[in-house]
Amino acid sequence: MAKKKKGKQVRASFRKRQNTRVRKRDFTKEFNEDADGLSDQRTAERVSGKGDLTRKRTIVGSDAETDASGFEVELDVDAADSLRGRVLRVHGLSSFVSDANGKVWNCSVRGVLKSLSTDLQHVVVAGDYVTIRQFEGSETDQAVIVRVEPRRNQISRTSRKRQQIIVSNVDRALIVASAKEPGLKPNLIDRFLVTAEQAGITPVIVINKADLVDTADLQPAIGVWCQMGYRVILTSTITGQGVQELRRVVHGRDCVVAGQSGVGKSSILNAIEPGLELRVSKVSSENQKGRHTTTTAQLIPLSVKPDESNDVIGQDDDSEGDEYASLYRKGHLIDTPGIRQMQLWDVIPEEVAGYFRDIRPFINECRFPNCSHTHEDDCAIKWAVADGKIDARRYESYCSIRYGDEP
Ligand SMILES: Nc1nc2c(ncn2[C@@H]2O[C@H](COP(=O)(O)OP(=O)(O)OP(=O)(O)O)[C@@H](O)[C@H]2O)c(=O)[nH]1
Ligand SMILES: [Zn+2]
Repeated sequence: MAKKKKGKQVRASFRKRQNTRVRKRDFTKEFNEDADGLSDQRTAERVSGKGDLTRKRTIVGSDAETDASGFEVELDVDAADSLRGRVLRVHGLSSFVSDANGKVWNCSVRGVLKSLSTDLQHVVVAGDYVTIRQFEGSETDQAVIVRVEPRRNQISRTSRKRQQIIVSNVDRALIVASAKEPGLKPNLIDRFLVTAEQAGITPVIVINKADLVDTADLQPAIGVWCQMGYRVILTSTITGQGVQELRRVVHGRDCVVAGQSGVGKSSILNAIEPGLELRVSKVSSENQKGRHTTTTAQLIPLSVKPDESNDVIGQDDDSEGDEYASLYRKGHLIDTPGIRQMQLWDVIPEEVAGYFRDIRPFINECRFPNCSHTHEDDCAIKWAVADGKIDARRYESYCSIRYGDEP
């Protein structure tokens, strides 16, 4: 941490990502009309017009060396007053928010934000990027969330007719299966793929226990997924196969891990980073207590950097989330029982076909706009299956998900 002289006035450049994005919705107006001076402070910050990459502002703080998080100035929190952070977990009325330096703040939610919550049960959820402000004269880790940034994506479910968001801003879903013991269930993987597609989260298929089979036997199923652009990684926590690639996939990103019992999720977490599984199971057991149990998710920071010299795969072409990853470089693992099973995620039957990458291109050619692609004549999907353009096994998965069969 850089040396700090208190109370000096400095001119500071602010990078674009620290600018306050203005939301073009009614609640911006409501927010600005907030009477306690917060809005004044926010407007006063916007001195050099919209869209500038940097802007200057006089603040009370101290010059500091640019650190990994990219901050050029260390702010005196009581003076400059607000910080950007990431919600690690929400428990009752408290949200635990990590700032860019890794300090965790115990935050309440500003009243005006709560009043915005119309159809959501929680205004703030784990994974949210927020702006926080320290409470005057309170304990040093107490703060208030004054702003929640728009969410890139979210995992939600419907509970008592209200949408309940479990976690937001997730980069990847690791869909873990095993080649044997239990044997590969491609239809279950398809189901997980649909939920990930629905949530707008990039899925990565991990087939573990590769040491137990001749992997040539898995190629037909794997080939179909690869053709659709899904990444498939064969792993073994015994031989270490694929582990380095997996580290690369999770590094700097926020990942959920899903998969049925016994496929080796815990073993994989430990292979990625020794001790990680322990931290996850501690959180899970804490989640068993108290009444907020089923929906609480927690972001668990990853700490190990992959050893790139041993890496066998090419550059990762997927740059989404990098703006955020630069602030929280090592990424997080996100765990909750609801995510592990992925059964609670919302998918509407009529939308299922749209989440099948291989089926989607044919949908508009069906005779009936509301075609279910099952019993109808003149169904383009059924023709495509007959012509071998859609894999028959994938179509089976579609039918079972469409009709809500148990996996
Ligand atoms: N042969 C082989 N066995 C493995 C591998 N990975 C895990 N196992 C074994 O598979 C069993 C289940 O592993 P876990 O890591 O507990 O599986 P899990 O998915 O976390 O299971 P749940 O906690 O029930 O969800 C254990 O006996 C592991 O030793 C692997 O790559 N190869
Ligand atoms: Zn059809």
